[in-house]
Amino acid sequence: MTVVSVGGDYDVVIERGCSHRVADLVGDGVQRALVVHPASMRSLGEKVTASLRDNGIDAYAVGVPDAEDAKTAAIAADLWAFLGRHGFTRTDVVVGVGGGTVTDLAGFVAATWLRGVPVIQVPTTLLGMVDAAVGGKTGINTAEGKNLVGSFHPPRAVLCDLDVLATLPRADYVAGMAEIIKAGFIVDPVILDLVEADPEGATRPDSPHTLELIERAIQVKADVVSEDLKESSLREILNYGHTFGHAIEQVERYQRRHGEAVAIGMVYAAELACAAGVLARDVVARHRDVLTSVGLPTTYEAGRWADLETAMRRDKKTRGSLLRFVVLEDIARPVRLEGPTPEQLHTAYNAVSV
Ligand SMILES: NC(=O)c1ccc[n+]([C@@H]2O[C@H](COP(=O)([O-])OP(=O)(O)OC[C@H]3O[C@@H](n4cnc5c(N)ncnc54)[C@H](O)[C@@H]3O)[C@@H](O)[C@H]2O)c1
Ligand SMILES: O=C(O)C(=O)C[C@@H](O)[C@H](O)[C@H](O)COP(=O)(O)O
Ligand SMILES: [Zn+2]
Repeated sequence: MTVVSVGGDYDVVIERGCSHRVADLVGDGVQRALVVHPASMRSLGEKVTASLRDNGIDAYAVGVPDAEDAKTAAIAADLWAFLGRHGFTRTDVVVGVGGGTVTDLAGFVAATWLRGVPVIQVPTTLLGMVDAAVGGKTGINTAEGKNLVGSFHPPRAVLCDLDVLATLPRADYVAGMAEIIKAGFIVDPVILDLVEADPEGATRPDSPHTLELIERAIQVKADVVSEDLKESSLREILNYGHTFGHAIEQVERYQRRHGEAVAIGMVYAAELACAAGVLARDVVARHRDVLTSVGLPTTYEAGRWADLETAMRRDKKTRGSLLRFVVLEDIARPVRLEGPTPEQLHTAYNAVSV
């Protein structure tokens, strides 16, 4: 078992089979628990619910729609109604069992119910384990864009049960690698070395490097969020590749996996940094090489600039009319690029578009 402490506030437990430990972690005085899960994780959701009941807690499993369809105001409202009907109080708990979409939703519902009740996250995708479930960023989408409504609400605990990755479709596993590779580019280059040493292994949950990749990415996230929970500055580096990536997701009406969009977004950010004279060409090439080596996309359709730019202006890093990007000066040296010129933005778009 590995435990990563997030600033001493809560632990991320990484261990095969640890999802059965939710009941040990809910804390004293909890009478009710809402276990939120997607259809793909119904069996685990029900198992977690049963173990809570065995411990004398009135636990309820509630299924939500798959993927981004879960992250809507309507689904959050259904869950608030459920909590209200079942008399959930501030000493009760929400448990998210699923991928990043479910942990974002469950975290948001916990953050807003009675202005905040505890949440325990049981991420079941690679992306959920290394990124979404850790750090307390919660939220839902609106018609206008990605994660536009949300709150910072750290979990009480995060349980990464590596056994559950066995059923995750390969494309979803690979999508999670985008956030691991992101952690490599912004902070921890050993991650890039590990992926480059065995790219095929990096696409499988049973490779010799799986545990180390997961631990390193979680450590990067834990270190950053424990220094800057509310994204006043440092935390923005975790948004590397997300300005363009989130715009792709919105333009594609959330039919494209988050990790795939972020992979393209990182190449866009690297090309932008290169166009602005900040980043060397060989580091841009390393982005394409490492992402391609695990099967992630690095290009996007030409002719979509107007829609993408409109979506990028709604990015949370934007200030007034000033677009702001996280870019690299070098590997593990993230900086902000504020107000890139239209020429730089277009040069980068031309470089990623096909
Ligand atoms: N809050 C944050 O800090 C943060 C960080 C990164 C990403 N996110 C969010 O996370 C979301 C993406 O998360 P994701 O990539 O996990 O996608 P997801 O939640 O849509 O899960 C991907 C797919 O895998 C299925 N699934 C989940 N676990 C499974 C398992 N063990 N076996 C079989 N199928 C399984 C799901 O039902 C879904 O179809 C995005 O909405 C993104 O915005 C949030
Ligand atoms: O934790 C963070 O901070 C991140 O930016 C991590 C991202 O991987 C994640 O996708 C996050 O949800 C994006 O946040 P947003 O503020 O751009 O909506
Ligand atoms: Zn992300």
